[in-house]
Amino acid sequence: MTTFSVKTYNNINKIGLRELGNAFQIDGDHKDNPDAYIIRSENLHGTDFPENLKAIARAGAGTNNIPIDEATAKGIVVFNTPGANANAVKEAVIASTLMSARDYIAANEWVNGLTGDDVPKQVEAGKKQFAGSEITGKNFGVIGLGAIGGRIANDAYRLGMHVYGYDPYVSIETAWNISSHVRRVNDIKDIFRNCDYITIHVPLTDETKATFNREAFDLMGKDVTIINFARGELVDNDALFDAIETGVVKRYITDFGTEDLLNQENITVLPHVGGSTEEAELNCAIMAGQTIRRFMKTGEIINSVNFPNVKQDLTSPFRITLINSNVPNIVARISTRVSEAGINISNIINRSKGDHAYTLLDLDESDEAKVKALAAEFDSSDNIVKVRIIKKS
Ligand SMILES: NC(=O)c1ccc[n+]([C@@H]2O[C@H](COP(=O)([O-])OP(=O)(O)OC[C@H]3O[C@@H](n4cnc5c(N)ncnc54)[C@H](O)[C@@H]3O)[C@@H](O)[C@H]2O)c1
Ligand SMILES: O=C(O)[C@H](O)COP(=O)(O)O
Repeated sequence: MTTFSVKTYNNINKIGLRELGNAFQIDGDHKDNPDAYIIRSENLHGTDFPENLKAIARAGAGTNNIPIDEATAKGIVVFNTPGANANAVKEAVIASTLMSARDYIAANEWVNGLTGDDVPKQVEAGKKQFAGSEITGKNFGVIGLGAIGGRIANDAYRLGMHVYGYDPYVSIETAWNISSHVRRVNDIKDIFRNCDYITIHVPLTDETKATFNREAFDLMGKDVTIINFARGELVDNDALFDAIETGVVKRYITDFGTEDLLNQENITVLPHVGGSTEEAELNCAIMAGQTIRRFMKTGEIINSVNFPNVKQDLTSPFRITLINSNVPNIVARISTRVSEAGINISNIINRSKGDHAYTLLDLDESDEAKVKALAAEFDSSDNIVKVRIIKKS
């Protein structure tokens, strides 16, 4: 049986990893030069990719910890696990919304500091400082209506809030699941101007970095709660501190701690635990395991962030997979080479994404030596980045 090697980083759920099956060795002898990585938040920027690496599965949503362009140029397919931890983050955000309304953390700290036989009396005398507000009827803004934001928007509406959503790139599939009661706005400024609570669920990109900047805070009213379980860099912290000082922001709740945010009265920092539930960690590991297994055994790509989805049943004795530059006429050149090798193509599929493309080339040929010679020829050709041979099992 072919054995593939996988190196894991961070705490990947072991039960989920069973999805890889028997043909995979996990963190074994080849872990320094594996076929695939399964990772969570490990920062791969500034690290070298091992020669043999073909795939990286991010057991989670955000892939900003992976140098995607570098991986693409080297023909390494990067996957994530869309939606696998979305419910966990949704619950964390709903809890944060309620905690901001009632400030239970400060209330609990205050009660714990009381002493003496008359604690009940002190409680009744002092509780007025912790009178909160209710979320029902308040305006709630969701920036990013994907797997997480869409779920939150629906549940905030069910909790009686007036929900505004902003996402210029929302997929049709996701949009179908969003309640018609969520008011979609085309200008993010409408979220800043109207909402008492604003939560953000977008990937960190050059476009989204510092979404919460001075201009954004200047548009807000008073006592706004900002919830950030997406990435720390989406908020300009200096602008945030000024917005807290002037009463624009009542509370900032974030999953991403930096030293300047710690131990501040109006800021609650959590240790990046939005997706850290038993259920979400299992879901992510299962999906990552299934994705890597499928890619290594069949060459099919599902849920990649840098290559297109490509599915095709393997019915021929051999398949060659090619990662190639997206240049004109390449499919014709590939087909010509195959026919020059005297091999018949039983199926070919080529899909592109940006500067690169992926080809599955199924061959009506049982002679392994002939297939290997053809693959070697592709390997030394211009515009072909990575070549693999897959034998039908
Ligand atoms: N705290 C945690 O543990 C945790 C867990 C999961 C995800 N995350 C973070 O949350 C992010 C979102 O996760 P998701 O699962 O919802 O991803 P997703 O891909 O399902 O949704 C992201 C949404 O953001 C939208 N978007 C992109 N650019 C935008 C922009 N400029 N303005 C508005 N919307 C924009 C997209 O159209 C998409 O609908 C991840 O990228 C990750 O950084 C954090
Ligand atoms: O993008 C994600 O999925 C989250 O930030 C979760 O990160 P983690 O896997 O390190 O908990």
